[in-house]
Amino acid sequence: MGDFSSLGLSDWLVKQCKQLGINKPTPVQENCMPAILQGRDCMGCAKTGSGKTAAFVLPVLQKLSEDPYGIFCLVLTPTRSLAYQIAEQFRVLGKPLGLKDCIIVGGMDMVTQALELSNQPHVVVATPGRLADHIRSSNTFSMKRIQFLILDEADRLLEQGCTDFTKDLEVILEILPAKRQTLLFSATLTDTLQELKSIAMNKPFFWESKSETRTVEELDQRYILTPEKVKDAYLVHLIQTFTDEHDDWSIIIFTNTCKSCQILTMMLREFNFPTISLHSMMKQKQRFANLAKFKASVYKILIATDVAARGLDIPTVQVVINHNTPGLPKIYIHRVGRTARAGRNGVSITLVTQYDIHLIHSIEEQIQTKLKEYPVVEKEVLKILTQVNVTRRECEIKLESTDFDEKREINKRKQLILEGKVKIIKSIEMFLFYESALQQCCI
Ligand SMILES: Nc1ncnc2c1ncn2[C@@H]1O[C@H](COP(=O)(O)OP(=O)(O)OP(=O)(O)O)[C@@H](O)[C@H]1O
Repeated sequence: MGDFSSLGLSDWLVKQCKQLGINKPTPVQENCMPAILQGRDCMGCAKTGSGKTAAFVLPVLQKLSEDPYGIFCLVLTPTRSLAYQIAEQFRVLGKPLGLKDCIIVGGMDMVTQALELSNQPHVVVATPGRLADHIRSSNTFSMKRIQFLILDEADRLLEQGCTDFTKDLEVILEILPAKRQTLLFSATLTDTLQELKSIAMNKPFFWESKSETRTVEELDQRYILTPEKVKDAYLVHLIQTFTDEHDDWSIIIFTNTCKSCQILTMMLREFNFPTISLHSMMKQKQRFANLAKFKASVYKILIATDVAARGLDIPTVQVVINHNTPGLPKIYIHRVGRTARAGRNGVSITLVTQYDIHLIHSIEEQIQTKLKEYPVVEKEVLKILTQVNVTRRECEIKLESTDFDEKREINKRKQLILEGKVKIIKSIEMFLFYESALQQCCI
């Protein structure tokens, strides 16, 4: 394996990498960076935690330092927290350049974002929905000269899941120059390869890590077979065991709905576990605050929906627990990839009910690895079963007495209104934008 200089990176960037403990390129970096530096489109498919972000951030910074202007690079990513994480990497590695970046995600003030965009930042990191909103409503910025378009978690951006980005992507692609470099990265590119190739038009350089398995060797992948009604008792038992055995541990627990996320958080708190949650019904500021507290180990347990399944890089996470078996192998790969990153060890434990066995089979087939049973002393679990189930029921009743379901309905209605009356809202926002810009001029 060569070093960063031999891949064509300038001394100042090699020095920046060293300061962050990035000394030797990972395979995805070693293979993709020279192609990107040569000006080629690139599609990189490598396992979770293998350094894909730096594989595109470093060449972009090098090219930007040769000819700095804004807006030079646009990065699209499916989740808001991921946008912040990527912008942070640009900021840290690009510090000597005085890099100006701008984050455009939903849930944050639209007027402030519009002002930032009009200030011509070098790099814009965005979620597609909010960026498309800005494009539809404003002509105060141009992306006609961008040199790089990057789709991180590219397969997610192109699939038609519960959040469908394809319409927003169309709006965005329309204002970008045809002559640009397009870079696509993910741990699971292969399912959407054809759609992706049509976005990266210039005979993209394609690199995929050659490995039989699709998850990293350092990850110990386990399962526990449990009846649905005993699931929570297993969860509490597992966490108690980890708490007893480790001092500096962090756990992410994935579950399938916002409500389940909320109930599990309340329940684990009743057992005095330092738990915090992350799901899409929370206000954006709350999501950031919770994530920051988890990263700083103020809370050791994060309960999340799949909004946290992709890309999040939190080195202290040693354990991932799947409270529900993911319906798709791809989701499993990203969820368990929140641990065992950058060569570290990690454990994943999936709670499997009698209804999920076929899902486990298709996961095993895709990742080419057999999950091993996680040993548990069943007697210990049964001892706490009644207490756990009663606590859960109490939490459910408590949640029902709040406006949680009502908020969910309001959120749904808000979404419908936004979709139907988007033009009116945009006009109001533009008015506010001009007013605020005028005020800034006067001060
Ligand atoms: N060459 C390197 N040497 C050591 N650590 C590195 C190197 N490159 C990146 N890292 C670190 O590895 C960690 C994981 O990198 P990154 O988040 O880019 O992974 P990823 O491949 O994008 O994963 P995912 O598919 O989950 O998004 C980060 O903390 C990053 O700083």
